[in-house]
Amino acid sequence: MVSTPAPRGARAARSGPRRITLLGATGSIGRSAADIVQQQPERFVVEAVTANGNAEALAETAKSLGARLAVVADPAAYDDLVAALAGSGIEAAAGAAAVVEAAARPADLVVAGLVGSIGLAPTLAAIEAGADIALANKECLVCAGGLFLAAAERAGVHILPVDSEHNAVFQALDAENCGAVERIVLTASGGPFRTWTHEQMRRATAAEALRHPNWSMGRKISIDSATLMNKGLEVIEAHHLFAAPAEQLEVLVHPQSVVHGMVVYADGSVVAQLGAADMRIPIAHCLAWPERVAVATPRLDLTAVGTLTFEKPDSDRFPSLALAYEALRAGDWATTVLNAANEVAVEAFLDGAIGFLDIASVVRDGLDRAAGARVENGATIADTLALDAAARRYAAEAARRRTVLVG
Ligand SMILES: NC(=O)C1=CN([C@@H]2O[C@H](COP(=O)(O)OP(=O)(O)OC[C@H]3O[C@@H](n4cnc5c(N)ncnc54)[C@H](OP(=O)(O)O)[C@@H]3O)[C@@H](O)[C@H]2O)C=CC1
Ligand SMILES: CC(=O)[C@@H](O)[C@H](O)COP(=O)(O)O
Ligand SMILES: [Mn+2]
Repeated sequence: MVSTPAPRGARAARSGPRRITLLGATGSIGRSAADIVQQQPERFVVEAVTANGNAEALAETAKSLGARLAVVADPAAYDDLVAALAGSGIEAAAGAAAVVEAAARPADLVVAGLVGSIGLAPTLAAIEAGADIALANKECLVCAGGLFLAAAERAGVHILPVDSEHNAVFQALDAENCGAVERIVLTASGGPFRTWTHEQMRRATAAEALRHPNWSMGRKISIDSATLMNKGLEVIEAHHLFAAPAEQLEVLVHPQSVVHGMVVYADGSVVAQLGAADMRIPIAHCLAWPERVAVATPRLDLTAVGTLTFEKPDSDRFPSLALAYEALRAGDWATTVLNAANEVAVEAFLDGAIGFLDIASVVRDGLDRAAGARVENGATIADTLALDAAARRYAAEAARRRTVLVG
């Protein structure tokens, strides 16, 4: 039976400001979260902010939010961070272990805004330290969904979905009638190549693939949107968040990105969440949940939008979505491999080493090779990360073979 990741009333009513940590504070999600926090200084206080190497931007964010601690994952950025924080009284640290320690500092809510399975260790540390998670970093669930949610249950914390489609479903899901849910529908914009031919996509450049029609996002998710792998990752994410089998999860292409997700009930009712294409809206929902907060975000003007359209995804031109359904049906090992291979393939495409259509081929090769090696579901996070590492090696080799073909 479908379920909600956080039943209403599960979090005590707010008493005093909520302590927040932002992982990936300099990224697209991190900046949107910082904007919401800044709009409600009496509601939120900031414990820690983290980034990779973007020391100056991180220091600015830390100062404007009044954070206690700022951490860069890249040790080479430490001196710049210390210099940029001079005189502020904000503590500085560097290194991957320091990011994990920052995530584990006492907080009510940690915004998981890292990109890729690299976010797994710090987000798990936050869970184990007892913080609720506002989860944008969907790769945590695609890489290790079962173990991740088991850790959350053990710690008694909530995973609040930031991803716009999942946040929409979270809002549309009636916790008392989960048994009457027939289907969950995630919408997809279709990405920048929705109307492109196969031949046009074969020659697509990174700059073209990064030009999302509706959302302003980081580079990795923008490429995932262009291949429709983003929607595939989101189907797996929804499977974990809402305990829904693949058969209950549907994707509809909706080029306007106004309806973000829908729940279809057994009586024929369809409950949808709509909003402007701005991540500050679902982030504000998660930060204030179970309350609602008044924030300055773009308002949806349906008369300006005029027409809402929906179409079936084209699995011939966009094979990545079908690959994700296949992995979901195959088991946890396969979604771990799918995610890792996709991360490698996207990076290779952004580096100009492989073509756009090669991304799905590299993921296909990674899944086939892992199946041939009879890999098993990870029983622990360490096993899962070992499988993630093996899949990265398979995918890197597959990408190198494609580079030779392309070059
Ligand atoms: N952007 C969006 O609108 C949406 C994003 N998501 C998901 O949210 C997550 C974040 O996406 P997005 O904000 O677009 O990504 P960005 O690339 O914009 O930001 C990534 C953040 O992570 C930091 N980072 C990168 N690598 C490391 C590392 N090795 N160690 C520590 N920190 C690191 C970056 O720091 P630095 O700046 O120093 O490089 C930056 O702060 C992804 O999983 C994405 O799929 C989901 C829905 C919508
Ligand atoms: C904003 C958000 O949640 C993204 O995941 C978005 O959905 C990407 O757009 P696509 O629908 O094109 O994948
Ligand atoms: Mn999304």
